[in-house]
Amino acid sequence: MNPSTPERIVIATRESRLALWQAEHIRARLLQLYPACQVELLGMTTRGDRILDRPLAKVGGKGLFIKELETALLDGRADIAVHSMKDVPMAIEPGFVLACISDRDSPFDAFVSNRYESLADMPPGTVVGTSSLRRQSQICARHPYLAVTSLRGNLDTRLRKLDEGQYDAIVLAEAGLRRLGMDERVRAALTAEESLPAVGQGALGIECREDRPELLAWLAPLHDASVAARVTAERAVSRALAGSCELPLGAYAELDGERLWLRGFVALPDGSRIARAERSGRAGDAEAIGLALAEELRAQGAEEILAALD
Ligand SMILES: NCc1[nH]cc(CCC(=O)O)c1CC(=O)O
Repeated sequence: MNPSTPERIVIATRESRLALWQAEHIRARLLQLYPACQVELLGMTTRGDRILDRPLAKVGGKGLFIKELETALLDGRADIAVHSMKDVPMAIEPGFVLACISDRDSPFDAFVSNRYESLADMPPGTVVGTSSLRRQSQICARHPYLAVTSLRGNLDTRLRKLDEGQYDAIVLAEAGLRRLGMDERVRAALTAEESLPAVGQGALGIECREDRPELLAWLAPLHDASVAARVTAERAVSRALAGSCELPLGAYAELDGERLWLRGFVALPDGSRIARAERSGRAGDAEAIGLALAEELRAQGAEEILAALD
């Protein structure tokens, strides 16, 4: 037996079509690296998948989607969990690590409608559905005459609700639509100016137990240092400001060679107040740039906004 290549890796995954796509994607990449390895998926339902009738912010936020997966890693039923980085809490549970931050598809939000070409095209009073306070706050700020309402459920559910006419348009992550081959649904990708993306949106992360050094070594080739620098800066903003609960907060980093440019905002859900800031620096200082940006947001009034949200 050659200990330097894996024989079997089990991936714990949620069972939504998007989660399964992401797990299959990592499975394919692992098979490319280790053709002799048996890579299996273990599908699981999480609390976040079961609670569909309330906004996520009200039921405990991001951790809801990963606790059951971590339990499977603890039990040894699975070796790794594949996550959308957007859904990974800012503090990883003790005993676990993000073994790598992998590919990033589109980080942007997408405008989807059967009736209108863009948000600007929508008449006053028409209804936009979105699942996040971040999207809601930005849409309300730019288009105060639209009716922005909550929209939960996996991608297929959200699109069905749109098609049934419960909403005139919806805004959701472009990456999810692209992964499921529904690019043609995207009427317009919203620019970072129109809708600053969520921390980590579009990027994949792989979690495992920290006491699995051989597994960490096997996963290392899937790490993408550029994506990781961007996501590290974005996550630092959220960690410095937010703690655990879901906030109307966005942070988005771009890389130009070694230069990292980070933008962020915190808002009230109705968009009536928004603190914005930007920072740039060396990619190697990603974490520090994120923390500095969070400080600047505080100086711009983020503190009062956060206090109002409590
Ligand atoms: N919150 C759910 C979720 N988690 C990851 C994605 C999309 C894919 C990604 O961001 O990687 C979505 C759907 C959405 O926000 O519309």
